[in-house]
Amino acid sequence: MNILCGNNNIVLLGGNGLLGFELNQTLSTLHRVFAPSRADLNVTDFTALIAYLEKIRPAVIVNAVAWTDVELAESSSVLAFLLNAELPKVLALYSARTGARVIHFSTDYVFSGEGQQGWREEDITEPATVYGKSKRQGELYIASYTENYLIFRVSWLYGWRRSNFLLKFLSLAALRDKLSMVDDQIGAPTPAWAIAQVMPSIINLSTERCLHSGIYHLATKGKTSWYGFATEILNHAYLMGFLLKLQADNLLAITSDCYQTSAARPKNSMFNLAKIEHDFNVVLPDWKEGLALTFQQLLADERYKPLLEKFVQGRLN
Ligand SMILES: NC(=O)C1=CN([C@@H]2O[C@H](COP(=O)(O)OP(=O)(O)OC[C@H]3O[C@@H](n4cnc5c(N)ncnc54)[C@H](OP(=O)(O)O)[C@@H]3O)[C@@H](O)[C@H]2O)C=CC1
Ligand SMILES: Cc1cn([C@H]2C[C@H](O)[C@@H](COP(=O)(O)OP(=O)(O)O[C@H]3O[C@@H](C)C(=O)[C@@H](O)[C@H]3O)O2)c(=O)[nH]c1=O
Repeated sequence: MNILCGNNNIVLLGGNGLLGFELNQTLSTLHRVFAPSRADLNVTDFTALIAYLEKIRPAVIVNAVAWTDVELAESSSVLAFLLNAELPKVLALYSARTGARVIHFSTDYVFSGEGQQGWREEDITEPATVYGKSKRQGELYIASYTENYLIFRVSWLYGWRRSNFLLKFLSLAALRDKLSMVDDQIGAPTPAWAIAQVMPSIINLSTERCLHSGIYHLATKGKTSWYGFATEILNHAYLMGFLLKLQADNLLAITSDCYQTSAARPKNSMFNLAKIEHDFNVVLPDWKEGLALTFQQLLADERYKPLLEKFVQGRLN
């Protein structure tokens, strides 16, 4: 179905990333998706990027490129800002010139993490890390340079590809018989596939309802800590027969000050989801259900068979 006024072309940047890969699957069902790999197009070569966009003339640019290594960003701020702020700026300027819509992703790490309430879109941002600051700058550039954008702040993404908490934790649990996990940072772990699943209808609806621009919070329902998330991952892993050194009793809940990091993560990463529910009628599952479905995918999806075999044979390192 072509809902983009005759031009069905979408350029997806970062199509091999954790989220981008899933977006490529769902968007390709409705649109003609051009997803250049890094080898095809280094997006920090802005001249090459613009030339690529001029060639495809997309109705929509979906930007899933980012610098996502929160720790390393502290010592690589130039690169983090290049990808997370300057790239969105270039895309926004292109959008203003051509009318292409920019769909961009941001993060819970733009907030200070204070308080107990779910963050609303209009709440004051106060990022504490280079990653969070660079992502906020990207949001600001987009909002100031184009009138045709949607920014989705998502949180605690995970999946069976790339570097993310689910795979990181399982690899550690396979190797170590004792682990400490912070229990005072609260958020909503969100499978990348769940974000990708709702994007086609959001893009369609935003066009139909002329919802041209805005920031939206998008995550699973409910809340937990990293410790709570890890505990639930362990439950599923045991049920599926993963060979792990870590026994549940030896997963220890700790406070953030006992876990030294270069970048201080927010304590409260909860989103208020009322705006996206109202404007797009979008509700993601509860985080526990999202995790259960993700484990089911591991069993059901042929592509993950080698990974599943590694888990049950304890070859995770
Ligand atoms: N991961 C998370 O927990 C969260 C992520 N987000 C946001 O969601 C979005 C997607 O993140 P996520 O999927 O985790 O990101 P990933 O780190 O998994 O993927 C980033 C993508 O960017 C590509 N990329 C990086 N540099 C370049 C370059 N110079 N030229 C071309 N491509 C490049 C990578 O290419 P290659 O495949 O070649 O490496 C990769 O495909 C980001 O905006 C992020 O800030 C928000 C909250 C949580
Ligand atoms: C691996 C590990 C982490 N932790 C803590 C450190 C940190 O506070 C928390 C999460 O750790 P990670 O480094 O995996 O997560 P982190 O990279 O900070 O995850 C973030 O990524 C960026 C891209 C986002 O936008 C965020 O929404 C969020 O998903 O868990 C432990 O306490 N014990 C452990 O063994």
